[in-house]
Amino acid sequence: MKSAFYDVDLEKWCVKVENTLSGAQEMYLGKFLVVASGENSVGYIPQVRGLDGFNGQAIHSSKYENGKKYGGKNVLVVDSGNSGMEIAYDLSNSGANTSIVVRSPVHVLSKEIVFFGMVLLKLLPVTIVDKVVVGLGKLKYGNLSKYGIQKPKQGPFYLKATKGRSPTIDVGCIKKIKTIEITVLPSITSIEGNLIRFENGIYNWYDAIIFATGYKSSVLNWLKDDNCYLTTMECHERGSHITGNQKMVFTALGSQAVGCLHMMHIV
Ligand SMILES: NC(=O)C1=CN([C@@H]2O[C@H](COP(=O)(O)OP(=O)(O)OC[C@H]3O[C@@H](n4cnc5c(N)ncnc54)[C@H](OP(=O)(O)O)[C@@H]3O)[C@@H](O)[C@H]2O)C=CC1
Ligand SMILES: O=C(O)C(=O)Cc1c[nH]c2ccccc12
Repeated sequence: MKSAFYDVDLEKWCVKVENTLSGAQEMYLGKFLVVASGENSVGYIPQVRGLDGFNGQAIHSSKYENGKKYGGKNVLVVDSGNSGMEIAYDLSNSGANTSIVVRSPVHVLSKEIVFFGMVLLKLLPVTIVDKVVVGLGKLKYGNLSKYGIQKPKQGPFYLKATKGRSPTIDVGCIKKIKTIEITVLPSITSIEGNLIRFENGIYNWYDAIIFATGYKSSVLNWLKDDNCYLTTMECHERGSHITGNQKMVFTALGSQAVGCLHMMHIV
């Protein structure tokens, strides 16, 4: 499938495809379009001032294989989601001199605490479960703010349910942060050659940057939305959603309209 768009005059969806056997371009028209291909995403690397001129290796976390080639190197991991914390831990175990950017508040929990929280969720409301798991997290890890890791105001399960944001499930990175084997840094302000500057004024020399900065939906790469049916929609909660013009119904399994679009049709 190459692209899909809604033709307002025909009142039909037009789907352009390429026949992979013959190579011919074909067009299909239909009143309804159901997307059942799952949602594909592409690795997201933010635009950082000077990144183009970085003299080392800069890759997205999805391209990271293991820490072997980073032994003895200065490596910066951006940021503190699950990919970032796991990769930082792996790099440090491989002998890399590892730093991690932590830009926003993040809940840090163990997999046992998350499991316990999931069991509790069957019995108790999310507000109570969040209080219990945050308390258990504090017992296990202590106050991490002195290490540069702040806690979000809202609870971990509330954030997971409403924003799709996962708590970071610690695999050993926190212990290394506490023993200063891994250095925590705030956001990058600029890159000059191999020198990276941070918001707190600190600057260091790095051989490599691993951007564990998440993924962006690739839906809009093929879904042509010239009429902005999608992009003008407000983010909505899980479930069906009818747009203002009553022409399009979204059944989004995720919590963000465009980012987590799974199925839609014209009514
Ligand atoms: N073991 C497991 O269960 C694992 C699960 N996963 C899951 O896979 C999914 C994807 O995870 P992941 O790849 O970590 O991506 P995430 O989207 O979860 O995390 C991306 C991180 O990058 C930060 N970020 C985004 N943009 C920037 C920027 N411009 N500058 C600095 N930081 C930025 C985000 O912070 P901010 O909040 O500030 O935007 C966030 O901390 C998640 O659901 C995760 O939980 C991943 C790995 C292992
Ligand atoms: O896949 C993810 O996003 C995870 O980090 C694991 C996960 C799935 N569902 C959850 C609910 C609460 C905390 C973590 C997870």
